Amino acid sequence: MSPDWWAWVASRDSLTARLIEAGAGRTFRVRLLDQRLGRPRPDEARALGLTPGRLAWLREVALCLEGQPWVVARSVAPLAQLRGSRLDRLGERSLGSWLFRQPDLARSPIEITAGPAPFHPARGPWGRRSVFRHGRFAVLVQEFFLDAMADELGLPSR
Ligand SMILES: C=C(O[C@@H]1C=C(C(=O)O)C=C[C@H]1O)C(=O)O
Repeated sequence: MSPDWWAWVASRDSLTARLIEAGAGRTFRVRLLDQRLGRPRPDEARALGLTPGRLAWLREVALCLEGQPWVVARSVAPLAQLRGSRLDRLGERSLGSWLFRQPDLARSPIEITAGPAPFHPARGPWGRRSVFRHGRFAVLVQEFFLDAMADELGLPSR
């Protein structure tokens, strides 16, 4: 991986904040693509230590600059710990802006893939995922960086 992409893929602070900064005045928007209760994929259940087949809170968004998706993200939260977190009221506000306000937030090591997003047709160089925990609440956040972001920021292809 190029050092330029490593700086994005390995970053452990808020991607929302980084995108806004890199956007340098471009309008940032979280476009909500899907939000519902559903069954996580087997690899998602495994990453969260969830019993396969259990329902979870699923959210898919595109993180857009000037209306163009730079990152697509899918988040999965087990239902058991969801009560009280009010995630269903997030709408088009960034999950990251809520998460990073939690004082006891812990983040797992970041796993990286060169494979495509399994939930979205847009193509890009890298994907990553990690689990955020605060108290008993857990959410798996999977983010795929898109070619449009590389083009706009003059990043190498990988
Ligand atoms: C975890 C973050 O939140 C981002 C915002 C998301 C959302 O609103 O659903 C999802 C994943 C992230 O790309 C972050 O900003 O780092």
